Amino acid sequence: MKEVQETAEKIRTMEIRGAGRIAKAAAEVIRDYAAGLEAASIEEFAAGITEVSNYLISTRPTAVSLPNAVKLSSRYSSDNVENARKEVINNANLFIERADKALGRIGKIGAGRVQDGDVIMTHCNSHAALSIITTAFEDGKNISVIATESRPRRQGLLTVRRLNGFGIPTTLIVDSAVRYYMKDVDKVIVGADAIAANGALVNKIGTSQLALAAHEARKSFMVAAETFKFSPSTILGIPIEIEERSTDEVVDPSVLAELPHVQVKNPAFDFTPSEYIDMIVTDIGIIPPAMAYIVIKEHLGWEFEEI
Ligand SMILES: O=P(O)(O)OC[C@H]1O[C@H](OP(=O)(O)O)[C@H](O)[C@@H]1O
Repeated sequence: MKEVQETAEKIRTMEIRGAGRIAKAAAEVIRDYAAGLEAASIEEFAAGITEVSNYLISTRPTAVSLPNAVKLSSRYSSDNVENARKEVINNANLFIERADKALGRIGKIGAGRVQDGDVIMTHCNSHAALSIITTAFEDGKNISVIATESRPRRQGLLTVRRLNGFGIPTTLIVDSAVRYYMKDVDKVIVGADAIAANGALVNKIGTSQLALAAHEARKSFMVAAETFKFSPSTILGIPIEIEERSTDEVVDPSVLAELPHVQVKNPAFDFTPSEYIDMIVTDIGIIPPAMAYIVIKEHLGWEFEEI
């Protein structure tokens, strides 16, 4: 349980972050927990797995990759403890392998849509979006990137560091400069924390302003998302919860203490409606947002089994 608590804490504090990374970390820790779980009966085994699953899921509410990873990893059908244990270990390993492969496939497929000479704008720090950008560059395309700072956690700095490592010409801008620079952009590529059944995107706060500015300037808006970022529960009418993080991330508490009439809000994500999205690059190919329902049904359809 100690390892589970440590991983959960790292996810909560964002030491482990990025929707895909969170999912992989959860799968790894469930696998290790199942491997060492002492259970005299299948009921005890089930209770342990359920407790750990719920605990991990509670760390961050928005990235659907987390509950999807937990669900895919912790499945078993046997009523024998040793066999159930093997099933969980195997399912978690399969998920991890699939997640790694997905990033490579998204990179390859998405890079096909990047043209030589493209200026690409990206937001926050998405491993999936970066996979497309770096693959296109390694394919020999002469591209450059405009990366937003992504307040308040400034994950844009991680992005520019990574792009710099590849030698990709990159410009760092503050979030409020997005519309000012959109005229210079050919396409926007962002990641996803969740995609709803109606094709709406949930991603880092500010993503919808990139989409709006891209729409206004008639620039293409591309989302890079593994199939495990699609949200099955949205089919059942359960909305995606937007994480509200500590106000300390926005303003120093000592400053706020002197301002009794001021409140601070810190939503970590926003919604981008599907009409602003040109395509979603997934590990099973490029799809229009209207196909989100099919992806959920064919790749993650357990909610239907449970009804
Ligand atoms: O899975 P990958 O593509 O890496 O990232 C997907 C998204 O996860 C991040 O969330 P946070 O920084 O963990 O809050 C960003 O919103 C990013 O676009």
